[in-house]
This record gives sequence, C-alpha cells and structure tokens, in this order.
Amino acid sequence: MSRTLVAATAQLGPIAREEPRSSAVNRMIALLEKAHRRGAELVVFPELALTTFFPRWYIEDEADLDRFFETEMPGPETAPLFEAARRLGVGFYLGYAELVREGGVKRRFNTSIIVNRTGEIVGKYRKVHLPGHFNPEEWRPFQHLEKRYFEHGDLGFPVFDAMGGKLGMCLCNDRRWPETFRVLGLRGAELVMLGYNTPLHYPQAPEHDHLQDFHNHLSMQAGAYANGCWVIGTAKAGREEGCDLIGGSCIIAPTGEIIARTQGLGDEISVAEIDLDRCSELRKNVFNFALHREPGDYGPICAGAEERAEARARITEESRFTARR
Ligand SMILES: NC(=O)N[C@@H](C(=O)O)c1ccc(O)cc1
Repeated sequence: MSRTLVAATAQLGPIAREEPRSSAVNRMIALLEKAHRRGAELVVFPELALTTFFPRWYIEDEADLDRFFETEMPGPETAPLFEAARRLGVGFYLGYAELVREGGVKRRFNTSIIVNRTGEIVGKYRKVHLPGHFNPEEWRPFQHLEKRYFEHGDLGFPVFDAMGGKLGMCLCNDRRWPETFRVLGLRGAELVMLGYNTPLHYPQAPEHDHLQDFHNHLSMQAGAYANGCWVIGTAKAGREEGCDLIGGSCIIAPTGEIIARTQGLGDEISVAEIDLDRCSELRKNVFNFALHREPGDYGPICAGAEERAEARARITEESRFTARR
C-alpha cells in the first residue's frame, strides 16, 4: 500500500468577532474543495478555526464566552464541513473551543480533532501548553487569556492510526516546546499537525516582534527534524479585530525543510505530496532512538510534574468559569 499522501495546509485569514460560524465553515469548505481539486487527501485547518481568537478579550459575561465554544462536534453549524469531507473523500484536522459538561461541571478546552475521509472523528487532542495569563492586564494592547478560558488538556499527546499513517496533533504554543514533538516522536508519529494564532506583536518583549515568523518556523522545523516526522502548521493570519496575526503556514519534511508554504495573510492553501516512509531517513539513522537516545541522562526533563499539577489545580480553583455549579 502506498505510503504517500497529498496534504494541504489551509490557512484562514481573519475571522471577525461577529462573523457567524456558517461563514467560517463556508470559507473552510471552499478551501477543502480547492485542495481536493489539487489532489489533497488531508487538509489542516488552524487553531480555533470557527471563530475569532477570543482570548484577546476579557469576557466577563459567561453567556458571551459560551458563544465561542462548541458543545457538540459536529453540531448543526459544523456538519456541512463534515459532509463536504465525506463527499470529497478528504480527511481534515480542525481546531476549536470545546465545552463539555461533566457531572454538573463546565469544562473548557482548546481542542483539535482528526476527521477521516468518511467524516468520522478518529482522534482528539486538548492543548497542553496554555500561554498567556489568568487575570486581565490593562497595560496590554490586547489580552491573551487562554489560561483563564481553558483547562490544561487532559489527554496527553496521543498518536492515532489514521489516513494510512501514525498521526499526532498539537496546538499553537505547544510547537515551541521540544517536549511536545519528542513525546509524539517517541510514540511513532509520522506526521504532526497543528494550528496556530500568533500575534505579530509580543507585548512582553516587543524587541522580538520581527522574529515571530522566524521563531514559528524554527520551532516546527526543529520538531520535524529531531523526530524525523512531517509537520504541517496552519495559521489563522492577517489583521483580526485590529490584531495582526502571522501567516507562514507550511508543510515541513522530516529533514526540517519547508517544502510548501502560503504566501499571503488570507484564505489560502498550499499543497504537497508527503511520503510517510521518508521518516525512516532520520529515524533509522541520526535519530534512531533505540540506538542513540540516552534517557538516563534526561532526568530533569520530567521532574517537577507534581508541583506543576498542584499550581495548576490552585489556578483552576480560582476560575469562575470552571467553578462547580
Ligand atoms: N495561540 C497561541 O498559543 N499563541 C501563542 C503562540 O504563538 O505561542 C502566543 C503568542 C504570543 C503571545 O503573546 C501569547 C501566546
């Protein structure tokens, strides 16, 4: 059986705060159709692809916040995307805000899924590295309240057998952490898909603003190379509600080379054929984990997990949006 797959990164331009789901979904279906015409079997959409990047605002009213979340997937507004995928026989990765009710508790996650060619959800991931801050900070030109609105993902970094290969996922800030790719690599991921919303302006260190595109590609290319896997990273790009988001969506080979990328900051696809067997060029040689990896010397990497969990529990306790009701 062939181990090649034609894949597309499907970048979205800005989504307005009041833009309905149906509009975002229609834009994604148009990209799916375009990618299909170019032979794509798998399409990667951005993080929080159905709405504007709402963590940029401090939203006090819980009903206002809830509007950005999906309580079912697919729901009535997202079903057309699943139907299009089934009709075209194209699988996809999608990022969205997930709201689940568990025993009277509302839980919110920054989530992504893999949907196969027959429109079934075959994998789910919940964002582990949540950037930003918990309380609103007035000095910022825009907020980044992911720590407030989302719980730490509770699914770890799973790898799924889908589309003829081993597929892993992560979301935005996760890509900056080598541990993300390493855990997926250790589990045998051959392709890691991720979506991102990355502001051009970094308020804590504005002297890094000109490095945002560089750091984006640096992280993903290093992750691909050091783990011998393909990476597809997809932006929500452009000026969204006055906040500039970087583009640079791309497909990266296990050698770390970018082999396809978008050029602008709007809705755009870029397509490439990816041969999953190329992972062995790295994994059987320089990054043959069984032969060359030295986990006995990596102890500090995993130390501190309990303290971190306690600190996180304290913060979750403070959150009015995840409080028991
Ligand atoms: N959606 C995200 O995870 N975005 C983060 C990232 O790109 O790493 C990010 C970038 C800049 C910030 O000031 C805060 C967070």
